[in-house]
Amino acid sequence: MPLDEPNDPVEVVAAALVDDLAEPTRLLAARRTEPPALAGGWELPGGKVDPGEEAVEALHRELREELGVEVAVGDRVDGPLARGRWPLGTAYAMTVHLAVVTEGTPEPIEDHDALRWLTAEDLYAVPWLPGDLPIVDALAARMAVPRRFRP
Ligand SMILES: Nc1nc2c([nH]c(=O)n2[C@H]2C[C@H](O)[C@@H](COP(=O)(O)OP(=O)(O)OP(=O)(O)O)O2)c(=O)[nH]1
Repeated sequence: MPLDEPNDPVEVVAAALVDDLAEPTRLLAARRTEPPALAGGWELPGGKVDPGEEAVEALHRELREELGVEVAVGDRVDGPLARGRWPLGTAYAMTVHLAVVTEGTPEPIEDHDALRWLTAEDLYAVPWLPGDLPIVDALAARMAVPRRFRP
């Protein structure tokens, strides 16, 4: 049994939107506007999975609503909970998938007031929500350093 499984958590799904699924060099971070306790914190776009909805289906819906984009969904970025989910405090469990935009340009339409494409070098330049930091660490390990910076 995976450790730290919250009791009957709220299921959340989010996208690690990147420029390239195989060799990501940029990650999209979004600044929350709500609720006041989380406003100003940066996160991966996504949201709660509705009852009866599959996580990937919810991800497409959330990205359409929040950013106005269609995406292709890639690998799940596995966390320590069952089914690769990540704990967010004690009440939420979040599934994270890599994804790339296939239609549209991300805009902060709903729930966010700023977006930033972060490179490996400035991945920690924004104040991520605390629960996202271990996820960002896992993503940092996947992000290719541009060739000019390789030894
Ligand atoms: N989407 C998202 N939520 C996150 C992240 N990190 C984190 O702690 N959270 C928290 C914030 C919220 O308490 C919860 C997700 O709820 P949400 O507010 O995004 O869900 P939603 O879009 O469906 O919104 P609503 O039903 O409350 O209107 O998870 C993250 O990276 N992405």
